[in-house]
Amino acid sequence: MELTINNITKQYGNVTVLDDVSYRFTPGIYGILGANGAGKTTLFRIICGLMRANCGNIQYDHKDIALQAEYYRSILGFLPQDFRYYPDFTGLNFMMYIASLKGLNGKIAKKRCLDLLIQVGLDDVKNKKIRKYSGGMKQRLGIAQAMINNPEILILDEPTVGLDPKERVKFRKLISSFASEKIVLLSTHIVSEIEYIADEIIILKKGRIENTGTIRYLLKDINKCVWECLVPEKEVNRIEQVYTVSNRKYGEDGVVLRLISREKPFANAKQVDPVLEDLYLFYFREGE
Ligand SMILES: Nc1ncnc2c1ncn2[C@@H]1O[C@H](COP(=O)(O)OP(=O)(O)OP(=O)(O)O)[C@@H](O)[C@H]1O
Repeated sequence: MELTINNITKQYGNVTVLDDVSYRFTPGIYGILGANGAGKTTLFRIICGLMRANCGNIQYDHKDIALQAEYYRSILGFLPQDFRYYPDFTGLNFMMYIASLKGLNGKIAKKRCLDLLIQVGLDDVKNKKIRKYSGGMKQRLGIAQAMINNPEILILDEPTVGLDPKERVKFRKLISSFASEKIVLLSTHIVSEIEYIADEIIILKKGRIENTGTIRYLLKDINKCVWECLVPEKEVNRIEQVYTVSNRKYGEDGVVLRLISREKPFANAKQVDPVLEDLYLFYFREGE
């Protein structure tokens, strides 16, 4: 199974938001990392066939998705960023409604809905109206509905927004157990989310793929470039003008800064192992 994005370019008016993006997805979990406005949602909408690109095409198993629209929809699950719920539906009724839209009916649909509601931890509130759900509960319902047809391709746009740490752990377990032999694409701003879950990361910057690979591979880029050093508090602002600083820790003797620099920044700087958050800052420096 493979999903290929071939030379996708998308413009809104005369602004290019995706610029000749190509990628080949095979089964696995892919994390799309990008700053606000990098083009993640636009890319997802095009992959889902909800929006047309100006140039390029998407192929599922070597055939344009536009030429197999009905079949493609049947193997696709999508959680959009601005997912709309019907507040007067109960969680279970909503799931049954989505199931029927996907062509699932009767006992099979009910069993699938109930199983998924258990998996996302909404079993005990399944008969409550959605208007009474918390943000995290609504988000979990959104994740459940995206999985209703046991999709081959699951696309989740910012799935962990509104989830508390415990819910995030559950989410990761759910996706990991679901993902074997499937293509899962997810976007998030929460770098640690991707660090735990994704097999491969795609860094999208200003509509172009800046880099891709496993975390280990990507971190090689900033190996020996992350430092910790103790500096006087009054120097912090000046240093932050010059270096990308990923953390400040205030102490009695001054401030320990974690910063990214190809050269050793100060005589007392100690090299530390890079983590994905350092890499994110390296790619998306403030203001970029
Ligand atoms: N319908 C639209 N018309 C015009 N510009 C748009 C439209 N939708 C998105 N944009 C612009 O396109 C760019 C990419 O937006 P997109 O939502 O794809 O990015 P994103 O990476 O998903 O951002 P975020 O993480 O903030 O959701 C942004 O600059 C956005 O303002």
